[in-house]
Amino acid sequence: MFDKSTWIQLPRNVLMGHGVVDELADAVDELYLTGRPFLVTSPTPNDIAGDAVRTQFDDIASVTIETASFESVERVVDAAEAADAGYLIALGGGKVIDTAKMASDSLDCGFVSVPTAASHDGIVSGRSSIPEGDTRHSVAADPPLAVVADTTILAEAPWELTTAGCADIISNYTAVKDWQLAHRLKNAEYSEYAGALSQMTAEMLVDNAESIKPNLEESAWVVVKALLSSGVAMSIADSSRPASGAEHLFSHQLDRLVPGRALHGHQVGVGSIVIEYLHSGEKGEWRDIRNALDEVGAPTTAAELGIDAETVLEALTTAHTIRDRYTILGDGVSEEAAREAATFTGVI
Ligand SMILES: NC(=O)c1ccc[n+]([C@@H]2O[C@H](COP(=O)([O-])OP(=O)(O)OC[C@H]3O[C@@H](n4cnc5c(N)ncnc54)[C@H](O)[C@@H]3O)[C@@H](O)[C@H]2O)c1
Ligand SMILES: O=P(O)(O)OC[C@@H](O)CO
Ligand SMILES: [Zn+2]
Repeated sequence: MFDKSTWIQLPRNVLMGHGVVDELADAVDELYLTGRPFLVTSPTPNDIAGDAVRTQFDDIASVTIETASFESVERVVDAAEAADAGYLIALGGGKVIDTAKMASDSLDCGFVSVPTAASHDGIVSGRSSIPEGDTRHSVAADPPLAVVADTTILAEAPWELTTAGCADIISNYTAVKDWQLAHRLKNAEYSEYAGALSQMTAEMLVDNAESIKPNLEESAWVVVKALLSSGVAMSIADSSRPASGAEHLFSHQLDRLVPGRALHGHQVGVGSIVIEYLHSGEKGEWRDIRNALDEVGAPTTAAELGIDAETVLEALTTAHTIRDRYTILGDGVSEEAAREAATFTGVI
């Protein structure tokens, strides 16, 4: 008997391009939402586009947060309840979007994602990462009802944020390899569609790498399309598996060991070089990953991340413990193996 079923949650409206932040209210109108809009943002995104959002709504309330934490989620929930909010608008980087995503789950209301940086593929995903205890990885959450990604804003953001987004996408190569490995060895559920979409997204970004340059709106367009596509792959899989393998475990461990040292995308990119070496050895595609990162201007070494060699080795040798997700790290790599991989690839 056929008894499979799936529920894929995706945004209803995705607007991207030049000046689309000014169409935010139109995109919201299309969603037939009721109640008061409530803006969740952080100081810099608020300075950049807070007024552009506020002028479009008569009765908007807002809160500014500084970090992604359960305290921030609670603050948003309390403020939104006090303001009798009907829905949330998240304006900012990954931390703001993740906080609003988690808060909208608690409030049982929808939210709209307005990224100010093309720095991560959570802008559209049904995942939220809020650090809790030793946990750094994402958990399931409803995706945004709409995404409004203004390439004018994204192109003016610091270039490193865009290179972080590129690296988050390039890391899909090893994420998909890990997922396939877990499928073969541990019978982990694998989606051909989500795996193929994630891999193709990384390939298309790498094929366009030479056109990804600072201060070019076209570059923001290329990167944000890839981020959307990667987020959709996660929604199809109902898991972050298509975009998160051992390179993400490595990054989550770095977030515990040296919090705030480097951007998420940059960490997973460097992790991806080492993880590809562990997958396929000397002759594997780790040079292609390193070259792709290099071409878009993302870090390829621990030094460029501002992280010392010993911390990298600690993260590599302990990353397997942080989540029940089988990867090439298996039950853990030895320090010698980690050192060999990180040294051979020039990461340390
Ligand atoms: N939920 C998911 O599926 C998912 C996917 C990938 C990453 N993430 C999470 O997202 C976070 C990383 O996001 P991030 O790299 O955007 O970090 P972030 O949100 O901390 O933003 C980095 C900095 O950039 C600033 N910024 C944002 N837009 C700007 C602009 N236009 N101009 C100037 N400064 C600007 C922010 O204020 C912040 O200080 C991590 O916590 C990661 O775990 C989640
Ligand atoms: O589930 P995690 O490992 O947090 O991954 C989510 C996202 O960072 C994928 O790019
Ligand atoms: Zn990521």
